[in-house]
Amino acid sequence: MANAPIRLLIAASGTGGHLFPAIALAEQLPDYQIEWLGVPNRLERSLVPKQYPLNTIAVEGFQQGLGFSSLGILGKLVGSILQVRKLLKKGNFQGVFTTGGYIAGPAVIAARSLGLPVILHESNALPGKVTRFFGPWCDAVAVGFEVAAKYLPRAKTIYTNTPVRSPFLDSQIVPLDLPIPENVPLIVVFGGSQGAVAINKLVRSCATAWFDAGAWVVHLTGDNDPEVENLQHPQYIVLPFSDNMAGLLKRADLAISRSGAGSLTEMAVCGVPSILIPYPFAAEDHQTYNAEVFTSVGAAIAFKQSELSAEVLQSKVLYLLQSPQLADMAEKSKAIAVPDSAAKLAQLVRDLVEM
Ligand SMILES: CC(=O)N[C@H]1[C@@H](OP(=O)(O)OP(=O)(O)OC[C@H]2O[C@@H](n3ccc(=O)[nH]c3=O)[C@H](O)[C@@H]2O)O[C@H](CO)[C@@H](O)[C@@H]1O
Repeated sequence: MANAPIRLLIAASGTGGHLFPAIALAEQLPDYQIEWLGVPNRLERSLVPKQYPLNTIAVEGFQQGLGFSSLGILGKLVGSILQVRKLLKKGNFQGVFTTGGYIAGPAVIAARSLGLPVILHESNALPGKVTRFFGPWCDAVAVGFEVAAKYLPRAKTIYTNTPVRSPFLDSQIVPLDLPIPENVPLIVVFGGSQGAVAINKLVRSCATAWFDAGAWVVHLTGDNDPEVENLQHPQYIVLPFSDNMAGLLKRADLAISRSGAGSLTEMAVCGVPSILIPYPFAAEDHQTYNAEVFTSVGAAIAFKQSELSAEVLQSKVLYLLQSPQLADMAEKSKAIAVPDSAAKLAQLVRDLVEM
């Protein structure tokens, strides 16, 4: 009789940065039976059920200090641990994989209390608080950037880089359903999975000079920008979100972006040079740490949002478009990619769950 498939619970919730690496891992485990753990009202609701059964729990983060609302959250945490325990037992799961964030707390505690293996993947250069706290409880913490290990001295860390979804790894060009001529320079502007209104505003105020220099711009604005219609030009394509980031980044000559770990990893895999503007309000300024990994090897140029004017951005892009520095940055970006990250992470999961 053939062995029953391994059952794995993936706890990944919130934004693209937490969900896409987990989806990339799941793609590498086609022989596993995978179910998802998330919350009712985040991106997993629309992304996950197409492929995997989604189980939801109510869980939130603690704000500073312990007030009445924190006590309520603590109550929910205890409740969610019990829910996850029940799910793990009833579903006969053999292991848990998580990408950190609030969902990881109950998932790690519930799994450990049942003696199940837990693998956590942390994509940021400065690991999040949940990873720093729960990392030592996990059988392994896979890190997206080598530097992250130094913030996790008590965890069993292993460097795998961050997995990207399969279209990024296909050698074939993913066709772009956009009317962009073949030989024009393309700038892709995006602000993580949710868009960045501040970057949108800056780009709109300097893009005309880039069009005059022959460049085209694909601008992914997110859906919270009330001014998206303020710029219109034949060389300017504006979309709230793209489902074909692999196609776009493989075609891009330059990206202007936040420095979320997922975006950076994908830019490296596609060999895209970038201008990075870390999100200034990210927890513990972790996007600045991410950006440093890329600027320190010459793959990107970073600006603090508060110090970046439209004039500086405009002239930096014009300079790069006609400078050999752009090709050099592209090479350096490609050089730090780890295209087999998803396969490495999947092997780590197999080693620990099937032990
Ligand atoms: C504000 C904030 O705290 N953001 C965090 C969040 O980022 P967030 O989820 O915004 O960003 P990431 O840069 O990690 O990932 C963005 C993902 O969204 C995808 N995408 C984006 C735009 C689009 O139109 N289509 C599309 O598919 C990208 O291809 C990428 O896979 O989680 C990351 C991983 O923990 C962190 O590094 C980021 O700092």
